[in-house]
Amino acid sequence: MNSVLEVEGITKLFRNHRGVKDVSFTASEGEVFGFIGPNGAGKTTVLKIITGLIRPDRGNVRIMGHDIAERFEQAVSHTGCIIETPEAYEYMSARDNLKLSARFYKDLPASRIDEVLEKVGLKPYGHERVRGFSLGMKQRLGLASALLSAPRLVLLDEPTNGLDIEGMADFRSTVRQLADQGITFLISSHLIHDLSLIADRVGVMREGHLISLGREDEWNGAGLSLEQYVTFKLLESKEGERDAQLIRQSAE
Ligand SMILES: Nc1ncnc2c1ncn2[C@@H]1O[C@H](COP(=O)(O)OP(=O)(O)OP(=O)(O)O)[C@@H](O)[C@H]1O
Repeated sequence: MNSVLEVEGITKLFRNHRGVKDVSFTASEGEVFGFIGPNGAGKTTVLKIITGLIRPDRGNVRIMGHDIAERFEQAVSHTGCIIETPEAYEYMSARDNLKLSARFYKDLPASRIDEVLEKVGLKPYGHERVRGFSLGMKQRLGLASALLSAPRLVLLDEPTNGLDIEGMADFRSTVRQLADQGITFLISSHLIHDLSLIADRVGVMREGHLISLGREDEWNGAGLSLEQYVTFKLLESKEGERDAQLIRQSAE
């Protein structure tokens, strides 16, 4: 399968020496890649580096083969994202909000607004003001906006936070349909159960390191829930670190 995203050894250390360290992974066409880990593990920083919001100290990111440091415009032209909660003008309709966002893109056909509304299941509500929308509908409007440029890769940071069970299920099914059409998703989330219902592969982050990359059949095949699998990987990594420390101490 074709790699849409290639992340190679990215490192970004902030002044407090926190950040992300030597993170590498790839994501293929139509794959839903979940990112999980405790608070401060580095998930958002990785997403921000991929969108070019943060420049890494080291490492490369390629989107559809374009290196973001060398061919930024080409790389980001294939990317859509919701990194913070998407803001929409509440007094305007969904359609007018999208028209406003569409001004950022060159040569976008007018028909694209209808297409993205259709893709996220908001077409019947396009003329309604956002003020009356549920949180789930607002989140889907954010996704519609991220889809305007027909991206091959969509990055979502905590997309189902605050949604009720129905809103989460609707959002997941929208993402799944889009992934089946070939769009690659990178989703950072705290909500392990929600992620387990959608991700094909999960990367576990801890203290800036990507400590594990697992495929859905790895935890399902072992009879584990994703929560058990992630807990196991986090414990394994902590124990490994403790063992390494003991070896270092005994060598001193
Ligand atoms: N602009 C910044 N300046 C200094 N430190 C930062 C900055 N951004 C992130 N960090 C630090 O880098 C680490 C990783 O943060 P990041 O936000 O990527 O984690 P996260 O896994 O997304 O956490 P959360 O799940 O809480 O959103 C944290 O320790 C954080 O304090």
